[in-house]
Amino acid sequence: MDRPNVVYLARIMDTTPEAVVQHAVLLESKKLCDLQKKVTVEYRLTREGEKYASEGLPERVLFESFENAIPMKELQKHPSSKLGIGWLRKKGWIAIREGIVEKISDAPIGDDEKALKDLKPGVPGLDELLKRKLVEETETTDYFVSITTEGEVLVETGLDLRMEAGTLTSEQIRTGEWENLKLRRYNVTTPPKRIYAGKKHPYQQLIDEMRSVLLEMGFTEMYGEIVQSSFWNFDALFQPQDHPAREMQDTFFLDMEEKLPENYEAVRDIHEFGGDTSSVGWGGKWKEEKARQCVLRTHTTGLSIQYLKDHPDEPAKAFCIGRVYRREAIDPTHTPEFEQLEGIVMDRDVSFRHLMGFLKEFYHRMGFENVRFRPAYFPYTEPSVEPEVYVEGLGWVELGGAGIFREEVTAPWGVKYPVLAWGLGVSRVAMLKMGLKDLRQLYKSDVDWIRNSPVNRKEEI
Ligand SMILES: N[C@@H](Cc1ccccc1)C(=O)O
Repeated sequence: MDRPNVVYLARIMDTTPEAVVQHAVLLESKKLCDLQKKVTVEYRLTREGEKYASEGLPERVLFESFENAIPMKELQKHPSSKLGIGWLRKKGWIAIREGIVEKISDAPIGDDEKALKDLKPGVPGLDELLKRKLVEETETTDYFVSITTEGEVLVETGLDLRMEAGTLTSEQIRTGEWENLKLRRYNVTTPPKRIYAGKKHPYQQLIDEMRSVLLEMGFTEMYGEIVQSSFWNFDALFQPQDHPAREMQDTFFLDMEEKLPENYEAVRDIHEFGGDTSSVGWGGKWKEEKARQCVLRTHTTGLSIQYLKDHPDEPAKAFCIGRVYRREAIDPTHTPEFEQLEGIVMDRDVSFRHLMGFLKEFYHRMGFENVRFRPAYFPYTEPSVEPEVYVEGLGWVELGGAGIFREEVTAPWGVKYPVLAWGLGVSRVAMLKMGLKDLRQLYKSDVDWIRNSPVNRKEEI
């Protein structure tokens, strides 16, 4: 036998295969033997797979249970209908018209069915069966050991067969016996097995870093519900009731209503004619029903105004990091759920310059050196800007909106001082900091990516 496997070696050496591999690795590092690893992948039917291998797939059984057409209600009584109907449709074997299931194919035997009967690595249809969990994959690893020429020479010239001591006992040290022992050398060049310790998700690490930057800058955190009335999400922010962002295609509306708060009339008056501010409002009639309608918050700015309503007098520095929802088609840079970092500063003499200062400082602390501002428009701020950061290779990247709350927004709640406000994209920052091309990476459970993402040392794990 030229290449015995470790199981055989373990048996004749009266030890375990693991111990044989361990010694073979040592011998290999001294070039005395060759160690070969062989991984075998095997496929096995699962219990469900075995059942179908003998009875046929549920869609096949179901297909054969009726002639050309059958009422859906009847078909649903069949024991295979639960799984079968979906597959019949997926495979294009049936059409359903007005409650009648009709055959539209002669249902040729598919690769999946062939593979079920004759399971071999690489056969077409195997992937399908794996996905349906009718087949499972098992991997076995075997090691083969063979002696090298150097090894043979050593055997011929005579081996020093004294036991090697891997650890010393206190007895051996005390009696001085250790001096006569053959000590096993450490091999410090063998890379150890990589251990993946538990850690926070990289995106959560970044969110926590942002949170601690803001806390360090003296902000307090504010919290709020994900479900908001249109009143707080839009109306209180002087967003007209016919604003395009309030359309069905942009916002997730819920079949729920919420009572309007005390003093909502002030907001109504502002919309209709400007109330007792210098504004002339949007004109037209402001509808209470529209304001009561609940939405999944489309931004976190609704929380800022509620915070101001609760704290109208004292100066404030508050922030919130939270998830928001918009009806976006999913692509590499858009998801219907994402995070925003909202912030407000209210104080006696704060101005636009302070706003730019706060944002610059925040981005500097997050590691972006170059920050600039472009003029923008939001119904609730004046002036309004969009902060941008410079990223090597990408250029200037827009990161959200900011401005000073308009009188129409603050007046109904008796807010006395100017309010600086911003809402920044968090996942955008994550993409830039982690060099991601696809935003979706942040939201899927890609264990390899999570394992290999570095731990953010600024944050405790
Ligand atoms: N709410 C705005 C951002 C913003 C917040 C506060 C002031 C100005 C702009 C958005 O979602 O894009």
